[in-house]
Amino acid sequence: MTGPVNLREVEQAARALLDRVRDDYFAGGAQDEVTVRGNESAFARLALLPRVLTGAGDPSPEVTVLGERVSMPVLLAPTAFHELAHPEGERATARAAAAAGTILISAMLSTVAIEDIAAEARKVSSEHEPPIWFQLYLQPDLGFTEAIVRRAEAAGCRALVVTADSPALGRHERNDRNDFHDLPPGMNCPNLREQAGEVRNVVLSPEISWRHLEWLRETTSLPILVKGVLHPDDARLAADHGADGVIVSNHGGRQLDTTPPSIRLLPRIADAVEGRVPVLLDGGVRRGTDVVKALALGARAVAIGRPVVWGLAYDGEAGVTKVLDLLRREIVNALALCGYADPAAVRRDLVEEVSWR
Ligand SMILES: Cc1cc2nc3c(=O)[nH]c(=O)nc-3n(C[C@H](O)[C@H](O)[C@H](O)COP(=O)(O)O)c2cc1C
Ligand SMILES: CC(C)CC(=O)C(=O)O
Repeated sequence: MTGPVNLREVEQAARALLDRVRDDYFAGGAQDEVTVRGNESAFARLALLPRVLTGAGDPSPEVTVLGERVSMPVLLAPTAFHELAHPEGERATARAAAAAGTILISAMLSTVAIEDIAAEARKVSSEHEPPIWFQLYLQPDLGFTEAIVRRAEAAGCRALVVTADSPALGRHERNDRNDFHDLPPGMNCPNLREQAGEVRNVVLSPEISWRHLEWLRETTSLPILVKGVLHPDDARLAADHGADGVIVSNHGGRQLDTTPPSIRLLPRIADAVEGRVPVLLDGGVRRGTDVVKALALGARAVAIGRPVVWGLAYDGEAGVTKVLDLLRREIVNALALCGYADPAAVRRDLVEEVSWR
């Protein structure tokens, strides 16, 4: 194998290519970036206790998430502004996700319109519709929110992912230092284009509440996932309000700094929802063993954010394909070494918290 052999090497290669301003935007997080670092290092503090002589056979990493059969328990987390990473932007990401047979959670703040992203994904497979979910920041203007939802539905998106951890924008001091607050000329967010043609700015509002989720539940028949859940009570509330899934996430440490690593909160949230809805997780997943740990602690699947944009910056579609392929192989290898063939069968006793590092 030539080139990067793991996700951290893709990161290194990509970051060497990106200019300082864009690198800081992608890699950075809120304030002291305690949570950014914690997300990754928390996985290393969890130990694996493999079972031996299970005779499980060859692992197949396929899982079912909200009725969707995917090639592995890894989805592409929504990340904004892919044209900052590569001129093809989300078009390249969509093709790579479709070819890998997994779900792209397409960001509302994509630099390519959702209709064009969906069309690009369809180019990869004529037999089945590649699964795309649409990430939504609920806007205080419900008429505008509804128009975006209708566009996502018409484009063929199969679920909505409501990001709930953003009543305000996290404080990114790297962006302040670089005076980076707007997209460069020629880039915009076409999902926010109004009928009249003007592209609106996103509003991150502290007025958004569970009532808005109830409204969305009545407005669409698509499955709804709530992303950015950290408190077990909120996971319960999401299920009570008709959500079809929750994503345990601290937004990759980009919103409120010093929230715990998401993997540390996963067991409590899995216990709180008691299997009523599937639980997903993102934040700091960089290895197949990280994925297996999340499965053991109650996640149906995980999502990766920065590794996708780094793959894109490294080599466009091929770079994203590389990231997904490397991770898939690592998951197969980790499952085999743990004594499992089926990701859905992984049990909590596979993970042990130890104080050896
Ligand atoms: C550059 C960047 C942009 C992001 N944009 C969004 C977004 O528009 N909407 C959203 O819900 N989450 C967004 N996120 C958060 C990701 O969906 C995800 O929660 C996070 O990246 C997971 O952590 P990881 O990067 O360590 O994998 C973004 C993350 C990054 C790094
Ligand atoms: C502009 C932001 C709202 C996009 C985002 O979610 C992020 O950069 O983490």
